[in-house]
Amino acid sequence: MRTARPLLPWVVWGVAALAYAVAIINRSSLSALGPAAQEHFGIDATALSMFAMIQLVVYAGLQVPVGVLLDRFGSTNMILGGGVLMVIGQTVMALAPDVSLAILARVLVGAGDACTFISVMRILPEWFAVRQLPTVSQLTGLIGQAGQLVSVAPLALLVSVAGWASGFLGIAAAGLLVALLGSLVLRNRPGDSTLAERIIGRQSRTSRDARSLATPPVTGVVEMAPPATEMIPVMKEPRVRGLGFWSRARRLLRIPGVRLAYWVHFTSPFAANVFILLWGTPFLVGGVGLSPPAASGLLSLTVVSSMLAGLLLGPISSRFVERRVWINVGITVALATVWIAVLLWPGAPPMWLLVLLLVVMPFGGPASMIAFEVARSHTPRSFAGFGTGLVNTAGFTASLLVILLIGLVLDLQGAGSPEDYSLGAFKVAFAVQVPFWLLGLTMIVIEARRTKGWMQEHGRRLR
Ligand SMILES: N[C@@H](Cc1c[nH]cn1)C(=O)NCC(=O)O
Repeated sequence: MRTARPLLPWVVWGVAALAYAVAIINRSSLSALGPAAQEHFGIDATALSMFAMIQLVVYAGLQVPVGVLLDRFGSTNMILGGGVLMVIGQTVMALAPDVSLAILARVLVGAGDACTFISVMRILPEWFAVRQLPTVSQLTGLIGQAGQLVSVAPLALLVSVAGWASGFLGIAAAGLLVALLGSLVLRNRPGDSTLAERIIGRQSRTSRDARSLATPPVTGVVEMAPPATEMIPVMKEPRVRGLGFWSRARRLLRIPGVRLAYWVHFTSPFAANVFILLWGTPFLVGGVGLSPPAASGLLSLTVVSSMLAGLLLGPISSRFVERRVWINVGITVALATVWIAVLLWPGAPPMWLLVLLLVVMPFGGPASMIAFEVARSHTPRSFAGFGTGLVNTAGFTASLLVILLIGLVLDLQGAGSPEDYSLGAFKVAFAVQVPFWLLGLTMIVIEARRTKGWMQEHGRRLR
């Protein structure tokens, strides 16, 4: 008799989410170590900010290629491959004698990181029911945010106590451990083998009996044991043959729902990314005039707020599937409105307005997860990795452009270095976000209308 294992989907998800948290730890491992990195490699602030930029460019640039590989090799291989790249990257970072090798290390970490998130998103629909997916996706994002907490204070402490090499070798060791765990637990879908099982050439009973939570439970029915699986020819999902990269991209982009997902991901998360990744502390300290501890206290609000948003938005977007895009739009309009109030406030914004900004702005990250739900509803299954990668490029491209433009506008005003920072210059610089919100919101309205028409024409209903 076959036994359903209702826990297995949660175990697979737990390990996949842990792999994503490790990717975030790797991604943000330099964020609290700026001064230590400058001292270790003897570099200035511009060279230090290059580390963050290179890693982001590699991450964003690899999303589509990784998506294509994901459709071909599956989530397990991509998550484990990404994990191994990050382990190598952090080992190189630990032992690098000079800055050029450290840059190579950041490229490897960015590449490994790029493989992780979309592969985790791709594995979820194989194990969970459609109704559960928004909540499980948001919980995944939330666990990733928790990874960010680990990489800030504890890593800085480890490096200050044990030294640079031990700190980074420690991250590499943690990554290796999670990769080993992943090779024992991760399966692309129910019935698939783990990497460890593929290596030894034997499938365990747990893998054979695995069920997705989307499969209705079998009650009161005794099932016959399945015939030996080695005797059954493996049925593969038909692949779309003869389609090269550009034809696939064209086919995908012809679907208005995929374009809608792209713009949803483009519009909501960049404000928080820009603030947390680079410009938040300079604005609060050099522009508003807060002390560094007050600024870091305010910045830590963003993590709490983002986690709270993840908890709220999962069930809400699952309950209101037809309205999920408008939930995202509402959040973007709210955070853009608070930002515009800060920019238009005469002089320094009051503390209550800054707190409001740092509570509302991080909702954009979890709100952008709605884009992956929209993409899943509209992307053909054999393009799922490609579609997820393409959509994930959007928010990161917007974030990169806004980071660069803010720096450029500060420079143009002669306020490009800490001694020249001023509130007025920052207000002008942060105003570059406004055209990005306007573009994104306009495209969402246009593509939402086209998607509605397309669905009526094709007789489709949202899932
Ligand atoms: N929008 C983020 C995820 C997120 C969830 N909660 C806050 N942020 C996203 O798209 N992430 C991709 C990644 O690789 O982290």
